Amino acid sequence: MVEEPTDDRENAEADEDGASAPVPEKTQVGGSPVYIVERKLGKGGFGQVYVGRRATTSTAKGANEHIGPGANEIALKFEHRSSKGCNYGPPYEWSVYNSLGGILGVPKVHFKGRQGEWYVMVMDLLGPSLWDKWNTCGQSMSQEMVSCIAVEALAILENFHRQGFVHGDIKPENFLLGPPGTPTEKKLYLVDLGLATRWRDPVCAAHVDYDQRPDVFRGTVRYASVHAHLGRTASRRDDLESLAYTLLFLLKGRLPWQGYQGDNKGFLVCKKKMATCAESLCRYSPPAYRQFMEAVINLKFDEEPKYAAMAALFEPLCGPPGRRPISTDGAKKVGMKRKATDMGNLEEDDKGAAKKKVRIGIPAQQWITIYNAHKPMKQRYHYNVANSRVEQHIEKGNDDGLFVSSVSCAQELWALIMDAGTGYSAQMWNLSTQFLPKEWILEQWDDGYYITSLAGSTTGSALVIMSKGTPYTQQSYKVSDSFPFKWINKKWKEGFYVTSMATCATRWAICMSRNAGLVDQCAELDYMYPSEGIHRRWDCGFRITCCAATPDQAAFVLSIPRRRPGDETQETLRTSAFPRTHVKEKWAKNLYISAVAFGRTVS
Ligand SMILES: Nc1ncnc2c1ncn2[C@@H]1O[C@H](COP(=O)(O)OP(=O)(O)OP(=O)(O)O)[C@@H](O)[C@H]1O
Repeated sequence: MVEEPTDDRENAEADEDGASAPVPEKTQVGGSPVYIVERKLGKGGFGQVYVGRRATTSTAKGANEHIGPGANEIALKFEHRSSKGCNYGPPYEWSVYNSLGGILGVPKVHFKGRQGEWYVMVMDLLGPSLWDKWNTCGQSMSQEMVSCIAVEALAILENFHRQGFVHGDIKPENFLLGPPGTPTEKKLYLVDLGLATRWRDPVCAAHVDYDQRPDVFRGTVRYASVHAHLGRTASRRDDLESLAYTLLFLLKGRLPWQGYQGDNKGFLVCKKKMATCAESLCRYSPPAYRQFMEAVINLKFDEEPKYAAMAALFEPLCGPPGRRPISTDGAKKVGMKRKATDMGNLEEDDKGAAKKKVRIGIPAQQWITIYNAHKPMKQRYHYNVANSRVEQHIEKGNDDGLFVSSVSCAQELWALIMDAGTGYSAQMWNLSTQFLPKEWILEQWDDGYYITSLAGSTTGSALVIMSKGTPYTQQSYKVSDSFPFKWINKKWKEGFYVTSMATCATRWAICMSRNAGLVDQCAELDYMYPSEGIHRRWDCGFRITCCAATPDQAAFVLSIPRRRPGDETQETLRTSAFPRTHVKEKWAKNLYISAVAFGRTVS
């Protein structure tokens, strides 16, 4: 059976016109010789690649070489000028090749230019991809060969990253070997630089800033890193995670997240990646694969990977030098010292401070409570509250001068936080079997009340709190099957900010308000507690203002208030039971619950 290469690359739809227009029969661009366009080598989301043969066979020096500008056979990459990648002129990939073409493992581009409707790039002709090799070898690859690929690919990526770029689409189809029957037939190359981005500023050499935009996905679903699925800014760790999946695919012939279809394929694949521990992913393979996988998923956003130590894991599995199925000479050139002692570094915990992140494969739900510094105030909490008891607690609180400041739900029982610090003058609440009770909300809006807290139960009921005395001037809410980042982003542009959110089983309800007293806002979404993202946001002055979680994902909205409080202390707690004793300890330190949620925090 011949399997089609992965066709699930996003952000790379073939353009209708470009895909159907025939490429020219001959081409000559940017001072190149004339080439006759021969057989098609491949087609991707952006371009089509053909063999080009010199129209007049050269006898000049270098003509018999299979690589270099004088070669008789070269590869021609055509991109139609109406294709998505050419909206602003020549393909973006050209600029990346300008910086990287010819470095270790990256083919050299010899000429480029526009011919009629086509942008044409003339580059070294290479041979089959690793995907082709895997497919023609009975959809399998020897462990020796995969280990050589690991060693060489790590050298290529180290060098690639050294130039300040992340590749962004590491997969078997993008690693090519040299042409069969030539001296480079065992040499590994990395192609397709169309999704490459900079991880380092070319001028000041600073690492790019961290961000997460959960609606942005670039890459190939099967091999993408979890961070890429979640729309985090690409950094070196993402290429290495994709390399780990590439190696395991070649070795095992299958990855556990293959076969998902439909609109939420990306979500399901990412969920499965998070739920698959390195142990089970690498079962029956040499320990090097599990060690590599674990090292990779523990990399921080701006951490420099220990390429040499990673390669050293695979080196003993490559077979004797000189008889290796894939050349590992590149690795030598990059100057990797493959000392066994290097391996210890991988195990080392980052200065002992950060705890190792392990995908244990067992999802767990927890209480998430957020505490803010506040001058001493009365705060009260109720948890395990059945529907019939909600009224009693709220009324008693109101009588004592308290209003509801946050609500949540776990196992069909509500949690209510009430305090004297809300600034509200009146409050209404509604317990409904609708998620959310639209008619009731509309009526309260008419009376000048705004939504201030929301919670949903797994069976579909909602607890909505609406208050008077808020600064809000307008509100809008959305209920959605997935975290509606696109909608949030649109509303941000209209001056709305997220002011409350809730989940009901796997559905989300987000409420956004105008005049929320904030100057900036961002969101962190993950299949577990996104500690790294939250810490990075805290460092930039953001504080968590809302949180909600489903059994799959946790979302945090972080904001910068217009008027900064004197004490910006914020702490978060995750506990399997409602943190009743912890809350009292926090109160003693003048820290009060500002948000509460129950849901997925561990995977
Ligand atoms: N220099 C080359 N020599 C031989 N074959 C090549 C060369 N460059 C690309 N190919 C073949 O053409 C295919 C498509 O090329 P490439 O990945 O660069 O195009 P793309 O349109 O950017 O694809 P994608 O959608 O994967 O990004 C490759 O998978 C490979 O099989």
